[in-house]
Amino acid sequence: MEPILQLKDVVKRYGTKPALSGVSFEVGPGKIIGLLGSNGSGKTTIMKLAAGLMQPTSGSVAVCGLPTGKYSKACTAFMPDKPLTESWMKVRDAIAFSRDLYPDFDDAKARDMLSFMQLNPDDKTTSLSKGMNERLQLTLTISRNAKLYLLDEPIGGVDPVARDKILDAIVQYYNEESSLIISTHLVRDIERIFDEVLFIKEGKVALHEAVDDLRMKYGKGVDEMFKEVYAQ
Ligand SMILES: Nc1ncnc2c1ncn2[C@@H]1O[C@H](COP(=O)(O)OP(=O)(O)OP(=O)(O)O)[C@@H](O)[C@H]1O
Repeated sequence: MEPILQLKDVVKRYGTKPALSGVSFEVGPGKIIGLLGSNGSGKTTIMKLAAGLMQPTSGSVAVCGLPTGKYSKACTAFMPDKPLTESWMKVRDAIAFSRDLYPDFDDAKARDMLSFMQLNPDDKTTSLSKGMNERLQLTLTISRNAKLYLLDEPIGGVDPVARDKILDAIVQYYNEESSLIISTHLVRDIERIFDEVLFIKEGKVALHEAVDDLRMKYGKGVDEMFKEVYAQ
């Protein structure tokens, strides 16, 4: 089966500063991947490369078999770690903007998600709290019927009680034949939805395993394994 996302020997430098060195991995369809690592390890850089927002210094990045570019952007839904909405927008304007921009935007899904996320279409986006803004960005991203979903630190501002419900919504609403990559520091809170984990350490892949294999091979859960790898 063709991978949804494939990185081959990817090197990325910002000027002379190396961010990724020799990163290779594949993500198959129908998988939820936890992209984990300490500060500055290279997670956002991987997200931006996969989203086609920048190109690698060397190596290749492909989505659905094609190099990242116009086609891949059309089938990739990216939620960055900073809001994408403009200051004049109400929630309904942000929805309309995404609908106009993306042919795969699913209005019915957006309506369901808005109500699930307890977002009022008449609220100004500038009046939303950090957590409510994350709910809006998630709604905009997951309402697309994309092949690849990229969520960079999606629920850091959401209160712990709501986190579980929002995770359930992500799993319920994303397109199941596609792949979903979530970068996060909230390993313990989110690990239950991961099929696979990818640990990035100092710009390299330190571990890429199915969560079930992790338990079988090492007898450890994701959080425990994470602490072990990053303590070294
Ligand atoms: N625009 C940039 N210019 C120069 N260096 C950058 C730039 N963006 C990232 N870097 C550097 O690249 C490395 C990887 O950064 P990246 O943002 O990908 O890490 P991260 O794992 O997402 O970190 P965090 O968990 O803190 O968000 C870091 O050393 C960072 O300082």
